[in-house]
Amino acid sequence: MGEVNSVAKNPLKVAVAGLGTVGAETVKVLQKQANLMAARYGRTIKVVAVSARSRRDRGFAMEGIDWYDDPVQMAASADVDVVCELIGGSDGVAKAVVEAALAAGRHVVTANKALLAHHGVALAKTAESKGLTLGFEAAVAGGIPIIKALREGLAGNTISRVYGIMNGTCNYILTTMRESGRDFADVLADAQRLGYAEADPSFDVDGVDTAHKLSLLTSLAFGTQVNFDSIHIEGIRHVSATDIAFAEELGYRIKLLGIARKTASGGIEQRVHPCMVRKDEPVATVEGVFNSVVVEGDSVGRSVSIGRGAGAGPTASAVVADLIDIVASRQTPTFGIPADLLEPLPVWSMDQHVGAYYIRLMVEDHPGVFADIAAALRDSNVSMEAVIQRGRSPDEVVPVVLTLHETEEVRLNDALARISAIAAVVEPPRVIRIETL
Ligand SMILES: NC(=O)c1ccc[n+]([C@@H]2O[C@H](COP(=O)([O-])OP(=O)(O)OC[C@H]3O[C@@H](n4cnc5c(N)ncnc54)[C@H](O)[C@@H]3O)[C@@H](O)[C@H]2O)c1
Ligand SMILES: N[C@@H](CCO)C(=O)O
Ligand code: NA
Repeated sequence: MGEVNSVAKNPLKVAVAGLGTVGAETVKVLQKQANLMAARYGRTIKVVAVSARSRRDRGFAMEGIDWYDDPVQMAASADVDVVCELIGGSDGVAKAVVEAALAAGRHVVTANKALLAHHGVALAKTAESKGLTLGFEAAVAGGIPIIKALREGLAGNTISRVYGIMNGTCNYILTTMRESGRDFADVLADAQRLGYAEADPSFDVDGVDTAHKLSLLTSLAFGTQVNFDSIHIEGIRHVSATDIAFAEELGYRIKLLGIARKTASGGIEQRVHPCMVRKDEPVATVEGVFNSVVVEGDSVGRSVSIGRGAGAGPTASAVVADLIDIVASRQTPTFGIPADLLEPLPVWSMDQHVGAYYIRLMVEDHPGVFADIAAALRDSNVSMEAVIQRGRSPDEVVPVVLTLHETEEVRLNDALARISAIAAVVEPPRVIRIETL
């Protein structure tokens, strides 16, 4: 222990901005693991400054830790090596904290995917120009070390596709709705209570959080500049218990996936939307708050990672991993290659997407309606794979489910416009893409 005590005199000094779910747990993990760090890396990692909105007991010892009311002032002036930004938000105080820390020559570790999705390349350029680390393992898929995997472990591959379940809140909601039949709003409240949801949970359920994360994985996988604005985004608000039950019957699970893929023409398709995936696919079996990221590379083939994607422990685990890279003097460019060398992303529009589809219609059940639907598909040159119709009583509104063979999305949209115009179709069609993985 003598050696541990001597290295403890020269700790890596850390400031933590934000002491919510992630920030408070990060301090606790660092305090708990101090001896382990010293033994493994020859130095401890010590939190010496913190800042949050309110000054209250958060379950860790404040001895030796300075309190700052203003996190930006802390980032600029505290005597630290690293600033952890665990506040959140794509602009405002979080961005000011990161900029102040880099300007003052401190490494930065952040869990903030929103900030990096919008300003990641500029911040990476600043950090790299000063020889500083900008670590963000906690920002994508929580405790799964997917940033390190793409940046280092899989770096020898040409990657063709990266996809996965990247929002714990949505996966928790979809799983719980299927297993218990409970309401969307009720299950979302659970996810908020468990510390999974974003400050604004619409970011989770509307697919924005998944898109923030996907934009970062795309950059790492394909060597392109982060391009959040070109992502096609749909969330899970419209996924109903009826659709979940039909998916089950058809042999699928519904998952909110983020998918980035290099197309044959050299574009990069980036999309986030609910998908029906066959029940025997690895991602279909990933339930609750767990995330899964699948990377397809030319040498490695398919590599599947699974782990908890949100919550205090898993996220703090990832923040600490970035701090360990700093204490161990392991430094790689933020997005795998120097930020100055990242290519602009060749954008690919969703109209060009080709895939299979599930369509659920609510129709008045009287003679001739189905013939009208079939005619609409024929006129749009779209080919039907299967149909399920329920209910028998005349003029009752019943669900009709169609699955379509692979077709271009423009043709699907044409067919949907024709179907919506049929008087007996009483609700807008619900569409879920069937994803072949
Ligand atoms: N909760 C998760 O599971 C999770 C997982 C991965 C990433 N993240 C990301 O981690 C970050 C933090 O998330 P969280 O869940 O811990 O949030 P949180 O709301 O629990 O905590 C935010 C903290 O920031 C502090 N804060 C807010 N504004 C401040 C200001 N102006 N000055 C000083 N402090 C301020 C708050 O007091 C609070 O302590 C976000 O970027 C989030 O996207 C969260
Ligand atoms: N709100 C996010 C936190 C993890 O980034 C989620 O539910 O996955
Ligand atoms: Na991660």
